[in-house]
Amino acid sequence: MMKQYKYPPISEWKSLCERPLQNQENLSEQVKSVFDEVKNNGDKALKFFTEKFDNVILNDLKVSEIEVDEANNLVPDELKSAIKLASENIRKFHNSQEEEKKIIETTEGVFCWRENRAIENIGIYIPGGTAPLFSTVLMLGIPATIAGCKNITICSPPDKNGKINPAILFTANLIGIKNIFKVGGSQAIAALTFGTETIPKVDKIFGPGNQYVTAAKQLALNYNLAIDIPAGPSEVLVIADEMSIPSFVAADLLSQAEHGTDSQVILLSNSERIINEINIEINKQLNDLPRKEIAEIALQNSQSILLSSIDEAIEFSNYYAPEHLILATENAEILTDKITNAGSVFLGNYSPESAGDYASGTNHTLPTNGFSKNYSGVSLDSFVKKITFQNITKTGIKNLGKTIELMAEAEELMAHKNAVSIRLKSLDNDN
Ligand SMILES: NC(=O)c1ccc[n+]([C@@H]2O[C@H](COP(=O)([O-])OP(=O)(O)OC[C@H]3O[C@@H](n4cnc5c(N)ncnc54)[C@H](O)[C@@H]3O)[C@@H](O)[C@H]2O)c1
Ligand SMILES: N[C@H](CO)Cc1c[nH]c[nH+]1
Ligand SMILES: [Zn+2]
Repeated sequence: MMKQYKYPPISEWKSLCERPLQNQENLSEQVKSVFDEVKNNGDKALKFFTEKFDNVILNDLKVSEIEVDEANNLVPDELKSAIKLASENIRKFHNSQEEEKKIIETTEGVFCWRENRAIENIGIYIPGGTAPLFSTVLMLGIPATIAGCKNITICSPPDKNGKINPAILFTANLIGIKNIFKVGGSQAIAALTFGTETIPKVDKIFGPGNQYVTAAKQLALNYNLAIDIPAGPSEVLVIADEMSIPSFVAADLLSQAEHGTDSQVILLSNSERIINEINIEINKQLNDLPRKEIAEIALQNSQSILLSSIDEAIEFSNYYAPEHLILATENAEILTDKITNAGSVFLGNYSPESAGDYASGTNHTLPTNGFSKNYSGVSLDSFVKKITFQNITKTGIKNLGKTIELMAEAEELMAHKNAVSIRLKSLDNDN
């Protein structure tokens, strides 16, 4: 059951917002030793850790074309149609993020603009330990292909038969991603960081994952790699009022609790009646869940909090900075302006988080553990660099030259100043 709190003073909010993460020191040490092993022993280390952590003995790390073809026949047609529809919505929403080139004349004769260039080599980590998340292949593969990333490598843990879930392979094939490896956890991230005999080194790593994966991604930063975001264990915060539908709210909370024992769900409300009804509904629905044990442990790490008003609930939510925020309230639309920290927001009684997880079009790879205070969720921009360009005409350097000279001199950088003066003098000589 969720821990219950009533009107906690702000002084207690910090402890209420702590995530149920493992002792990070142990995690970092373990991940660092995996990195060292993979860096020094490549594929051999990958096979060792796959046997150690996944109890699987692998001969080939790379998924073969035969396995992809087999997967195509194993995925039911109805699921293929669902994946295709979801891919259309995700493609539509991410295509809408394409930026038009805008040339700005900042001073007469001074023209500035930006152009996108795809990140060439990217790695996509697809979680697979407790649930084969083929939806994440859509969320990362589609914007990567729209952006024009040349080399896309997928890593995902093998199941107990040494296979990758057929839906993951079908979805990757649908998007045109061929480079797929049966490696998971921190060892996969290490392989993408250093490269091995079979897995290519990449420039940026994307994808959610458990605490080992998330700690590994953050370690990869020390090796000049970029990562998308610290997308760790899933979390959802629901704000409910008298207009909420308890069975819907309970279903949404359980949808994220079932991700993992380290997931966290938070219920905020100004109505004790609603909180009680939602808790009753949680108990009812929990019994029917195949992943009941996982959800129960996640619920023990979670809390429902009675607050004095919806405004106070929004204040608490902004402080917690959830990965997902559901506004299950009357007139949710008028509350959006007050939301300052959240990965993705769902409005009203008919916007379940599952819609964003699978098929509405928004990206489900989102910042967790409070990182929605300073990170956005993955978008088309995550897969490009934005390069600025400028083209200054003779008129432009004449108009801006004196300004630059004065500033360079004031910073005592006389070579900077001279790089302008030399041009101005040549223009004077031309006249
Ligand atoms: N934030 C997001 O956008 C987002 C999206 C989807 C899923 N998620 C989260 O991703 C996570 C998926 O976790 P998962 O475990 O199912 O799959 P995973 O693929 O992230 O991790 C499984 C791998 O972890 C490694 N591992 C397992 N136990 C280990 C240990 N004791 N030491 C070292 N390595 C170990 C194994 O190699 C295994 O293959 C969940 O927590 C879910 O909430 C987050
Ligand atoms: N809710 C997850 C993000 O935390 C994404 C997901 C994928 N599949 C199901 N859910
Ligand atoms: Zn989910």
